[in-house]
Amino acid sequence: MASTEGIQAYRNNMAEGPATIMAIGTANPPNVVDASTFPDYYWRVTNSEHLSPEYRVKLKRICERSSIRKRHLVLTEQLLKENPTLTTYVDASYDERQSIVLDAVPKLACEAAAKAIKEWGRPKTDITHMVVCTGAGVDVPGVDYKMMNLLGLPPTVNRVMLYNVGCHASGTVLRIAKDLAENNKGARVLVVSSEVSVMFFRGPAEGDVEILLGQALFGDGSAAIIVGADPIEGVEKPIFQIFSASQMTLPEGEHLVAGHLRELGLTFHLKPQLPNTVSSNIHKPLKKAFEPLNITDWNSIFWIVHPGGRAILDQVQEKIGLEENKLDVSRYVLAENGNMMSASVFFIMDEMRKRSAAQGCSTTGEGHEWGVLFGFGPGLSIETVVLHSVPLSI
Ligand SMILES: CC(=O)CC(=O)SCCNC(=O)CCNC(=O)[C@H](O)C(C)(C)COP(=O)(O)OP(=O)(O)OC[C@H]1O[C@@H](n2cnc3c(N)ncnc32)[C@H](O)[C@@H]1OP(=O)(O)O
Repeated sequence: MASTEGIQAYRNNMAEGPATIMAIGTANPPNVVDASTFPDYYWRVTNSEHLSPEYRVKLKRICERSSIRKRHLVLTEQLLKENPTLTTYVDASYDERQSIVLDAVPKLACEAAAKAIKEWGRPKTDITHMVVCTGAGVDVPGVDYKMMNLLGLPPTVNRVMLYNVGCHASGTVLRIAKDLAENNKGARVLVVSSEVSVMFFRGPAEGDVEILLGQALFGDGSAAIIVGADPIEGVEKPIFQIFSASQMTLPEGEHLVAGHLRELGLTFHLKPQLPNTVSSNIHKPLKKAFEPLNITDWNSIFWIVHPGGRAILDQVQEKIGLEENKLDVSRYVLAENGNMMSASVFFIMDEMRKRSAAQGCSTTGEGHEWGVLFGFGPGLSIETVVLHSVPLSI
């Protein structure tokens, strides 16, 4: 018969403190595409010289207005030459895309994870859980399984794999990681987002502007973080604590952003009303998330906002009444990488803590105590994560 003490210990499995981010690692593919030369490059590799100059100029305008300087892409010109069906508008190309991403997504994910594990400072065998998300390459066993083997994680690691959630998956994986860390004493969760745009690179077709947006805005990147509660003093260094994490769905925005997986790859749909709908609706989750803290001055907190596009950041800044520099780090990550879907906010988090230290700020959150992380994606889904910064020794 099981002992009463044993049952009690099993029930008292909760950690004492909040889920804490203890390390961050990021990785991009080495191939870089410059926004200023992308229109010419894209027209050349997709053999689109027969299309109208006006249509090409539109892509140029989108690139210029995007405020993106460069992006890292798995798809090199050589890979596109080897897989010509990826460069047309409608050719069946799912198999070719799969064969590229099944290799690229776990590889990039492992590069980011190895950096996070190194910073964490504990043996990788101490990882108890994994939560992995990607929008590319549905397969079983999945990226989580491949990563477990590539990284040499113990076979006892508890894995969660999320495919095709959307750009807001960053908030989703943080929500899951928080619950795992706080409800399983001693848990150490490797959280990974690995995003590549291979599934939706396609050639243009006169009149289709959404496809131009998809080609101009998205970039590839992976990010990994380690989450756990009650950091071991002198070994594990807290970066941010996860105070709360919640999701809100805006059914009226369902038609504004979507992706459909077909034989030709992932077709992307982005409606012009998206920046306005996102920015007009974040007050509600923002107020709700900060009610327990009695915070209503949105300039008194730090901001990590999914950089879906320049217009989204502009309109969030304007509608919330944020000061000029509030979204600087989100804008910087957009400029240097494009929209890396769910990985973007982790890059912003990493950049923010590094800048905060370099600039002599008193906390990892630009000197502020509290901050918000917003993930946006299809649904329309809004993930709101309240972060607590950590003091930096000055
Ligand atoms: C929900 C999420 O956030 C999840 C995601 O990450 S999904 C990706 C979300 N991102 C977006 O939807 C992009 C948001 N849009 C932007 O950032 C900006 O509109 C942009 C960078 C694309 C262009 O900048 P801008 O200041 O609006 O420039 P603007 O000159 O008005 O637009 C350029 C052209 O693109 C067109 N355009 C912009 N958005 C469009 C859209 N969604 N559909 C069709 N056309 C569009 C404009 O009509 C304009 O066409 P003309 O040149 O013929 O006038």
